[in-house]
Amino acid sequence: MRYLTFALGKGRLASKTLEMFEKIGITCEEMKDKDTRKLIFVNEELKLRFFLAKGPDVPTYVEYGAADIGIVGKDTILEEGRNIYEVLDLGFGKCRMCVCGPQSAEELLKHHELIRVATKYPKIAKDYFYNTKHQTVEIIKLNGSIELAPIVGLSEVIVDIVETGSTLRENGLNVLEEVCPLSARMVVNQVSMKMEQERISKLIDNLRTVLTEA
Ligand SMILES: Nc1ncnc2c1ncn2[C@@H]1O[C@H](COP(=O)(O)OP(=O)(O)OP(=O)(O)O)[C@@H](O)[C@H]1O
Ligand SMILES: O=P(O)(O)OC[C@H]1O[C@H](OP(=O)(O)OP(=O)(O)O)[C@H](O)[C@@H]1O
Repeated sequence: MRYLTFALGKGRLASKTLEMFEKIGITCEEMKDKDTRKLIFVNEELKLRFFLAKGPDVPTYVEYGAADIGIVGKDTILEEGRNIYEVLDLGFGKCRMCVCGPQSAEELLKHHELIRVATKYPKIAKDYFYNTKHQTVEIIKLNGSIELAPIVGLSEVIVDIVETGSTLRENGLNVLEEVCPLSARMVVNQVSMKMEQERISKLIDNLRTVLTEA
């Protein structure tokens, strides 16, 4: 039997992902060691391999077949636009992609003004403003601390993830529009889905069962 390889996003989703796999009897003790610099972990018994990658790289590994399966946020799937199958909503890592800004920016949005939009997600922002809202905007790509942009006058609004809302609150910003709800998803390589159909379907079924129990 060949190894099935999983690409897991580092960061926020990692521990929940491991917890979920544990519930269906897939464990990888080595991976829980926070101090390790090791990148790839093997479960010999089940013929599984796991590696941790930067979130936005997960769909890339899966599209090219370097990983059969990936666990990643819906935001990353939308932004990367890779040829992969999204097979399961895992129900954790829930948050929302939103247009945010000071309350004063609400008018600018309403009147379709030519505003500047700062974001770590230029594709999602462009798709929302151009295809959903039919509003021409200038998109400015940033890499983090997006909430700074309207405060220092780089942009009128931002498109960013809102979870608890505390980052917005502490910076005097509001949700002005919701783009879409987000959560962690399981993605599968298109060839693997056919070649390893039996193992992958079983895995999806087992995950579905624990998700409905939760
Ligand atoms: N409050 C949140 N902020 C950001 N992402 C969140 C939040 N809550 C859940 N998520 C989900 O968790 C995924 C991973 O988030 P994480 O912060 O680890 O990655 P990132 O923001 O891309 O990484 P980095 O902070 O290293 O740039 C996101 O893609 C998103 O789907
Ligand atoms: O609604 P909240 O619970 O406050 O969470 C949302 C915040 O968390 C994320 O930032 P992150 O911590 O990843 O930092 P970054 O802005 O540097 O990417 C996101 O970009 C928001 O800023």
